[in-house]
Amino acid sequence: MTPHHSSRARFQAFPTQLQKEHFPHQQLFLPLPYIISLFLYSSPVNTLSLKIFLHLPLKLKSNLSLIDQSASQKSGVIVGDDVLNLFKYAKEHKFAIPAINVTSSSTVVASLEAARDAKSPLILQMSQGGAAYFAGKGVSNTDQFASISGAIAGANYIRSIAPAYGIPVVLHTDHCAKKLLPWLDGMLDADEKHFAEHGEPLFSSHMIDLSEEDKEWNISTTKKYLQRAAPMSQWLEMEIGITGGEEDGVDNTGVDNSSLYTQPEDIYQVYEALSSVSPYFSIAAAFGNVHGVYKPGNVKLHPELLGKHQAYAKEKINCEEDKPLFLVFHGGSGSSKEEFSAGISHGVVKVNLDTDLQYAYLTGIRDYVLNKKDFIASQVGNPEGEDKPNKKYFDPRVWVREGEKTMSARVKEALTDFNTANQL
Ligand SMILES: O=C(CO)COP(=O)(O)O
Ligand SMILES: O=C[C@H](O)COP(=O)(O)O
Ligand SMILES: [Zn+2]
Ligand SMILES: [Zn+2]
Repeated sequence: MTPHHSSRARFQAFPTQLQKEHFPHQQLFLPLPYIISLFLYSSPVNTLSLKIFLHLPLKLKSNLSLIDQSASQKSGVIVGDDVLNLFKYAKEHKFAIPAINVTSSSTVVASLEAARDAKSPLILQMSQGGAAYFAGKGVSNTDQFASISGAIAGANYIRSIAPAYGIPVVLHTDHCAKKLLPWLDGMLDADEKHFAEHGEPLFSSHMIDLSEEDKEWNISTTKKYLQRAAPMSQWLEMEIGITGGEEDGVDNTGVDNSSLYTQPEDIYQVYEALSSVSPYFSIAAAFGNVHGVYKPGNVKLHPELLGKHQAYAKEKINCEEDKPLFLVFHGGSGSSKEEFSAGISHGVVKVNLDTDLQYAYLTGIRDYVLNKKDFIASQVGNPEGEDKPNKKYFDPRVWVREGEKTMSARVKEALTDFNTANQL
């Protein structure tokens, strides 16, 4: 057995072991959370139908089989307990999974290639704007039509191609502020339809980001969405405290500095509200995070605050576990390896990376265009002869591929920095 195979075997074993250790009640009384959640469905956001209720026996069967899945079934999009167990495994083994913002099949395959080569799990996510881009910029986004259709198209594409790369992939959507909730509603409709047909949601997880709203409303509304996701064992990431910079087209560069650092009491309030519904959630707590890359010194990250949040939550919950929270690091671009490592040591299991990868994708194409400018100025004629055809230089499979290579190399760097490489 090669070292790779033995570590792979360890990874495959963890779901069953962790399931027994941490969620024995789910093995013995699996229907209980579903039945409880059904009683909790009094919220206006819930549109869960009797169809899902009737579908429960199938879901329970598929849930059990997920826990016992073999090596080959672990490749491709994972859902439910596999996601939970992957994050638990990451927390215990001190690594975080990069969440890459994808906008096209090209950026999807560039990311998958890196994760396959680095023997790593991966998270692929679409923002509301990225999802609309997947649909095509020419499609109207009235009532989130393009963002919903594009997210569904992207999800189906990722679901189809991810198994070819032989790694587990978490299929996620990014942010989603209050005004974009119809986008999330549309995707949840698609999840419930997929669940009714296949026993699992279309997406592994979503994010909801009501961090700019009143705290009580943020938490209570997020809880309602988790109540809708829970019967599908679907993960929900939420944000409390604000990520600076720009997201979903909203400029947060001028927000009050104190909102960039979440307080431990607020995080515990989130934990208390959400853990009463489901264990499938994570918190993007702000510790100075900013989207985008700016001049040095602009961002002051304090990942050590996350350690304080974990300690506060542990004391309040009175649990054995030192790090009861699953934390998410937004605005990964431009951060140092030390900042990542500090966050990961305090229970960060997911790091969002976008801007650095946008730039990395560009550099391959930019350099190609600059180096080959005399071969792409016209269809025919280059320095080797005025009649020479240039088709092999301007074929998008050649120059777009150059962007994929540089993006892939940057994803690999992140996999090393987050200690994700060789975890499979
Ligand atoms: O947080 C992010 C996406 O939600 C990505 O942030 P960066 O663009 O700063 O990497
Ligand atoms: O929110 C941050 C991500 O980088 C997504 O950005 P976007 O809204 O420009 O797609
Ligand atoms: Zn936000
Ligand atoms: Zn973000």
